[in-house]
Amino acid sequence: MTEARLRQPRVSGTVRIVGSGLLGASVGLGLRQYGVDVVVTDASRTAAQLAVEYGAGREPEASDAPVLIVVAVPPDAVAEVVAAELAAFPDAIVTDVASVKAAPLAELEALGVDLSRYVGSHPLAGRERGGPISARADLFLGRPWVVCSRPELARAAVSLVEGLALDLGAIPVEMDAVAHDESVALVSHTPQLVSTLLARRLASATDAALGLAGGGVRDVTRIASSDPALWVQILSANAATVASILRAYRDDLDEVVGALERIDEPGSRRTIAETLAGGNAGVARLPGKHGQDRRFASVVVLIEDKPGQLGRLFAELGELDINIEDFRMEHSPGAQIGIAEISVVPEMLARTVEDLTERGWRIAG
Ligand SMILES: NC(=O)C1=CN([C@@H]2O[C@H](COP(=O)(O)OP(=O)(O)OC[C@H]3O[C@@H](n4cnc5c(N)ncnc54)[C@H](O)[C@@H]3O)[C@@H](O)[C@H]2O)C=CC1
Ligand SMILES: O=C(O)C(=O)Cc1ccc(O)cc1
Repeated sequence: MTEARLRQPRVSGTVRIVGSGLLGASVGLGLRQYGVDVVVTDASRTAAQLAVEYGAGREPEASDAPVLIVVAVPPDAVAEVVAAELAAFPDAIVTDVASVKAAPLAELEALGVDLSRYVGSHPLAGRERGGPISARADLFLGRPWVVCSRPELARAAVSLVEGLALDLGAIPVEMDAVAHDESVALVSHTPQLVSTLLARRLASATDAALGLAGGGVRDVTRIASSDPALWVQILSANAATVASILRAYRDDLDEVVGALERIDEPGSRRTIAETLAGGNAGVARLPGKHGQDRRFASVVVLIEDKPGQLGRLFAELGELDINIEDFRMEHSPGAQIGIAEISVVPEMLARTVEDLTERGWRIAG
């Protein structure tokens, strides 16, 4: 896949972004790479100005007629902003990127708004730090982007939002709002709280103990740096589902604590062993790096789902004298992008990323 081929965006016309923080400015930066006309706005003048100055888009003009509006404000504000945008731009499709989908939809329904031009969505891509300063054009590369279909929605409206996801290198996944919220409760919202709860134990640790911290504790506490103001909104909007997963987690925890407290009683060691094996089974089911051979480093390359692309990638790696130690290919139904995960020896990782990027391949972060 060459850069030139990537220069044809699926979304054409003006895209208006409301909320130019991390997500909004990242969408803007990604679309600007294709030359799409992007307008950025924000309730904070500074955030909007920064987004413009970082190249995420331009300031709005009275004559703007956007085809697509991306609402990237905190979850509590989504329904109100979507309703206002639908009313202000009667020809535009409006999407939002909030981390919860059922609550904003229910709020919009309660407002009595005509929702035939509203398609909720959620890119599973983010960072611990918000704001336009943290935005990145490549934030969405290779990541799933849930697009919430509803039976009454026109196919063209859903396709436009899927086109946005594809333009930004993401993989659209259609799901309804309830299935989305249940899924992210398990893979995003509960992990956030578990990471947070563990990191809280570190707050009162001695410097000597913290000085011994290695990769393990860093892996499980990375997302504990997330913004509390945003996360309290996300967790409130998905509270019941997250609570039910945490109850099951608490049951497991009680069992392990009981076994540790009575470690010399018969069965205690078995309980701990079975808990650890259950964890092995769970993590092995995660797609991506977890199931891979840890002797190798992996590079995720996005390839157009067209004949010959994979052959060209392999040939170019050969020309670059880079040996493929292992290989895995992932497809998402309906997406026109394939994800090739190539394993190389760790010493070759930096050169592989650099050389492939130089030749125009897109590498997911
Ligand atoms: N941070 C993350 O990793 C991810 C966040 N999301 C979702 O994206 C949305 C935005 O999150 P971030 O970009 O991280 O937050 P952010 O704090 O970086 O940006 C939000 C922006 O919205 C603006 N804003 C607030 N109320 C507004 C209103 N009524 N009208 C116009 N602008 C308004 C704020 O001034 C701010 O600049 C949230 O709904 C969040 O759930 C989705 C995926 C990942
Ligand atoms: O950094 C990570 O691993 C994340 O999972 C970031 C993230 C945060 C919130 C979302 O709604 C989606 C993704």
